[in-house]
Amino acid sequence: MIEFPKPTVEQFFTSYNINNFTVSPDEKKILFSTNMNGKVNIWAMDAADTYPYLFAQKDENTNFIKFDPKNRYVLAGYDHDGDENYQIYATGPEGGVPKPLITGESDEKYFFAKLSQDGNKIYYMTSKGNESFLNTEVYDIETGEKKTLHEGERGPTYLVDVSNDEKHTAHLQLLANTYILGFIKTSSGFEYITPDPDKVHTVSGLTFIKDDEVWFATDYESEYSYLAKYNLTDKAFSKVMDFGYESVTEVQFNRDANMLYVTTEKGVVDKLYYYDLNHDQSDEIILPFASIKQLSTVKSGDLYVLGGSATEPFNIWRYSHEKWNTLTKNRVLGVTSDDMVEPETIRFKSYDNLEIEALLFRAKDENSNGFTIFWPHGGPQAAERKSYRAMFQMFLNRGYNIFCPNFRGSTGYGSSFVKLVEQDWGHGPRLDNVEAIKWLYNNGISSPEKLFLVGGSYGGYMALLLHGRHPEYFKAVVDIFGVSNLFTFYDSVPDHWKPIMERWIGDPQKDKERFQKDSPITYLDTMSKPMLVIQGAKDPRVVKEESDQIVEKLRGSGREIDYLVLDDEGHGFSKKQNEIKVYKTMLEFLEKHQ
Ligand SMILES: CC(=O)N[C@@H](C)C(=O)N[C@@H](C)C(=O)N[C@@H](C)C(=O)O
Repeated sequence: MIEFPKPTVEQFFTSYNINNFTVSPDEKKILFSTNMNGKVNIWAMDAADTYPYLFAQKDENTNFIKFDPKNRYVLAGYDHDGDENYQIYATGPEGGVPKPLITGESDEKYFFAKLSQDGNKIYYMTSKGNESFLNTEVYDIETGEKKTLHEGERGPTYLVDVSNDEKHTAHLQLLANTYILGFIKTSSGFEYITPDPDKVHTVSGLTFIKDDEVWFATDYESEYSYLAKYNLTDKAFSKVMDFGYESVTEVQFNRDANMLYVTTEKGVVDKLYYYDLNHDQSDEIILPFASIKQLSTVKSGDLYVLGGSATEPFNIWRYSHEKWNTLTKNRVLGVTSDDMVEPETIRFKSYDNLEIEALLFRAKDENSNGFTIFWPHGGPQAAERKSYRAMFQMFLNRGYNIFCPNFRGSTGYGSSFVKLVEQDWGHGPRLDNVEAIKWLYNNGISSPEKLFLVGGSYGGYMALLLHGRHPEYFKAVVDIFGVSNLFTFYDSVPDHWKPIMERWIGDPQKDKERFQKDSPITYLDTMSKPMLVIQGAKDPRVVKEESDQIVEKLRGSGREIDYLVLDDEGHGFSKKQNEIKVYKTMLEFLEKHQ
């Protein structure tokens, strides 16, 4: 019998990101954005033969793709090297080189919102003239004319839907990640859709079901987001349905089928439901994957979903006649999900008895090297979930266990839990991470000589803070674009985050002492372990200055710090060569410090 070698670590570099997709109005073509040829571009698959081909080339990240309902053009939003200044470009129906359509100065943002039913009007938000709160404009494709529809105020404001008769528009106004109001603009003014806009709550998934009625998800006076509606004629808000301990994250309406699709999150997994408006009836649609990145409904009633799980990269799936089929085959070279590691979900009690959920990936016995990577996730109002990370499966293949606690502030555990990180970035969440480390030690999974600390963004901040305050727990540390100084971070975030900052982290003057106490840079003297810092030069969220200052200061005091800067990346690594460079550098660093 021929014996084949075990998968190598390089094989784990061969899956690709599928970021988003769109389906043509006749459902004959699917376009998706992927780094399949090394850089992010739009690829197409024709339903008839499903062979993927390059559709639009710009070698840049996209934040959306959209077909004109009459198939005259395709729109996409591109940034430049990860700077997140997305602007709107168009290509013809057969693709090509995208042409600027709604664009401006390189530091301006143009976020796509919606197309009119006939595809003649493009609704979008722009930072031009209103950097912090954004303005909503509409572009007429026939005349090329632009008109301002709404000037955002108090917080960044996003148009999310337009009624069928185009008389009303629905908007979200972000005052914090946990305080998002929904309102409808009418000819006579605007109306909030929840009873008391002064109460802190969120609205999402806002969609017009009728010209005078919107349905949406909200956690108004509740721990978990539920499905609700607001009627403009009756001025009535009401709950339609709740999903127990699951929070509604997205609501999609299929006008042709008069059907709603609702996604919910519960801890580390997503769920999907339909709600039949004709019969007032709802049920779960069982998913063949654990997490949903994007959901689209089409005229035929079929569903298209970008779904993945811990052991399967994100793929586009179609749900038709109660059956799921995967349309793309994004997989790791020669590796099946059986060769990968499915995480265990564990729970432990934190220092104040709060229950924390965590994912534990145990390297297979035949691969295990006895070391564990401790991974605090980014966000922080996000969570580590059962979705594919090539980096995790690569480390597992090399023998590392990985432990990911969903510390206080994570999403998926109710509204109070997610608020616990607000104005407390460095105390409660840090102590949850400390308890998580103790859990690893107490359960014989790791020890200070066998534990590495790796985190990105807020996770990088937590890695730096834990390094400074608890260096005795770790062998070495990797910080990927982590916040090192709350004062400079506060000043350097994108303009449209500024209205959110006070509720999120606090005020640098009023909370000066806490900012000092919770800034990793305060603990330089105790950052004694070997450290690798990785940063994208164009990162607009955690700017390069955050990494530069900690590296400079530590090097200045004689510490040896490895520093990898990627000149053409932002808050993430989208280009294949860069991703491989990052993974290899991390692997070599951890191996050197075992
Ligand atoms: C709605 C929104 O964009 N809010 C931002 C303030 C936000 O929460 N951004 C996070 C997703 C984010 O990018 N956080 C960084 C620090 C990270 O940890 O990734």
